[in-house]
Amino acid sequence: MESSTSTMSPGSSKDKSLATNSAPNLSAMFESATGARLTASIPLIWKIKKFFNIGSEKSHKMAVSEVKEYAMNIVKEKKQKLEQLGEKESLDDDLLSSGFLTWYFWLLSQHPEVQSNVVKEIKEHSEEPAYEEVKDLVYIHASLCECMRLYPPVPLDTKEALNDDVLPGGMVVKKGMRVSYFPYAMGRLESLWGSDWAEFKPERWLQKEENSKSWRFVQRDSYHYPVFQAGPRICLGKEMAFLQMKRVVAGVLRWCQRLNEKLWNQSIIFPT
Ligand code: HEM
Repeated sequence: MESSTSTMSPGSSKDKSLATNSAPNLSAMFESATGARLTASIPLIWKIKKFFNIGSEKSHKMAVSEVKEYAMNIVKEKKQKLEQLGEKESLDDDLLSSGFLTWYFWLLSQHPEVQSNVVKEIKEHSEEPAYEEVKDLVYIHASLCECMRLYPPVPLDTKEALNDDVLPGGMVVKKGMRVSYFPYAMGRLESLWGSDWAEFKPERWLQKEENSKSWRFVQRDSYHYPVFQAGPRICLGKEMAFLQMKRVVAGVLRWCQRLNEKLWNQSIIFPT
């Protein structure tokens, strides 16, 4: 994403088309849009502030509408481009995968050894890998899973009980109660991932085949890794998401590699 030194405070009337070309204050607005509710411990307080549109709820509302407008401009622009090309495509779920890829490329920039394994795997496959070939990109698959463990695109999810119920662990849930699960915290639990839970290690998802010495992906229980939810309401687009993400990763890194070879004739350099 291109960055800019220009500023646009929430609610400013600066040229709205700017939003599609640059990301002024976006991270600050995003932080404000997501942070307030996650850290609010007493719902009654933010509900009152929301009702009167005051304090943190007022700035929260402005930040949400700025982020929404920024995202909608990108979606609108992309839809227009697709229409011009005569293509029809849904973009809604793509936003989850594309937002997450920012974390992925950042993590690659911090871990050159993972980056070179990813590039090596890309080079071993054709430029436009077909479906079967994309499935073969096991190291990239593992690195994506590892990145989503640390930075899940849906970090917190809440459900409301339609009726009285009892959870498998014995906890009683009354009708109307809200129950949350927290993939962000679960991905960082030592009891689930070991003492090296803080490390970005795609290898924890891989096993070396005895004979061929190639990598094999080891699936984790989705109740331990509920990044796509688990059970009957698991994400229906999971496979599609991996397919898209792997193709984007391969495309972007090939492009960077070519660019770097042309400019400096050396391996990929990411800005840090
Ligand atoms: C990295 C990308 C993605 C992640 C992390 C993700 C995660 C999730 C999660 C956590 C849920 C459960 C939401 C809830 O019940 O509250 C969900 C549901 C769903 N997702 Fe995804 N998703 C991703 C991409 C996609 C894509 C690309 C598609 C479509 C092609 C898709 C289609 C769906 C559908 C249809 C459901 C509803 C399933 C149901 O309720 O039975 N997702 N996803």
